[in-house]
Amino acid sequence: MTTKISIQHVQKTFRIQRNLGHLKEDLQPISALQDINLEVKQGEFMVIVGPSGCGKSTLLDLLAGLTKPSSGQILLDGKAITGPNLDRGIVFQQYALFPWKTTLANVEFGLEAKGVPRKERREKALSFINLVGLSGFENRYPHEISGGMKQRVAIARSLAYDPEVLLMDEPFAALDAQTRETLQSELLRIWEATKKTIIFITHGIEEAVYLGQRVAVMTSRPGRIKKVLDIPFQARRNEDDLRSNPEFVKLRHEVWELLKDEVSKAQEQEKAKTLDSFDPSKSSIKGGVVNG
Ligand SMILES: Nc1ncnc2c1ncn2[C@@H]1O[C@H](COP(=O)(O)OP(=O)(O)OP(=O)(O)O)[C@@H](O)[C@H]1O
Repeated sequence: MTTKISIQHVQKTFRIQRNLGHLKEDLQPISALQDINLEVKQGEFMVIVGPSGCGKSTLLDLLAGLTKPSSGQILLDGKAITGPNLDRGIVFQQYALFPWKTTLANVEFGLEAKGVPRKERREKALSFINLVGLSGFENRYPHEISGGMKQRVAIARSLAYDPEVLLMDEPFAALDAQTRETLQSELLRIWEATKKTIIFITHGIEEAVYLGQRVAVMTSRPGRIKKVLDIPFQARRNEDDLRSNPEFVKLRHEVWELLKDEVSKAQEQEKAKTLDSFDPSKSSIKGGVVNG
């Protein structure tokens, strides 16, 4: 299978500055990502899992082209990613819908930006609304639909302009457990129907094993890829109760074994950060972040 995305020796360091009136002092830079290497195949469902603060969103921002690596590069179809583009659709944890637009208008938005003629735009939008199971809700505004439905709209909107890759940053984290499970299986159905390459970020182990064909486990900060596991379930959706399948339980345990030390380290880092914020010599750090 062809490589769709190639992440090569990617590092990301954030330079931090402290404001001292008219002077700025450089503080210890934060190394968020260190030597990330990962190949994602065309049509693959790749999940990246890691503890809080390990750099998952930083990596997704780089894939989206919203920021640039401090060193290394990311290739999409062999070409370096240099900025955001409609070849990548993004679904964030927060719904990011236009509150003043209906479901239909939200989904049509990307198509408008792409210059798709009105009639075709409507037909496409309606077919994606149907694909995500929202037929009948075309004229509802975001405040009139549930959180799960909003995420369905966000997915339809991202898919409508036919991106090469769908980037998903903890898209179901804000949903209740039942809605999350429903949307996970819906997402697998949508993935099978559209054959998109998906990179899905989460800190949920079960979610990772349920969704991913492969799961890349990250270390605590600075984030590195600790191991990439194959998840060998062919037809996940046909399995009645995949989560109780002994093989599933074994894989979930394997991911947990890889993650547990990283989670403890991440918690220690969090504690140190909190203590720092009470240290008067460090507490006047304000904004002033410079990307490195
Ligand atoms: N713009 C920035 N300036 C300085 N530090 C940053 C910046 N963005 C992220 N960081 C730091 O880089 C590290 C990685 O952050 P990131 O948000 O990518 O982690 P994450 O794995 O997505 O975390 P979470 O699961 O909690 O969302 C963190 O220590 C964070 O504080």
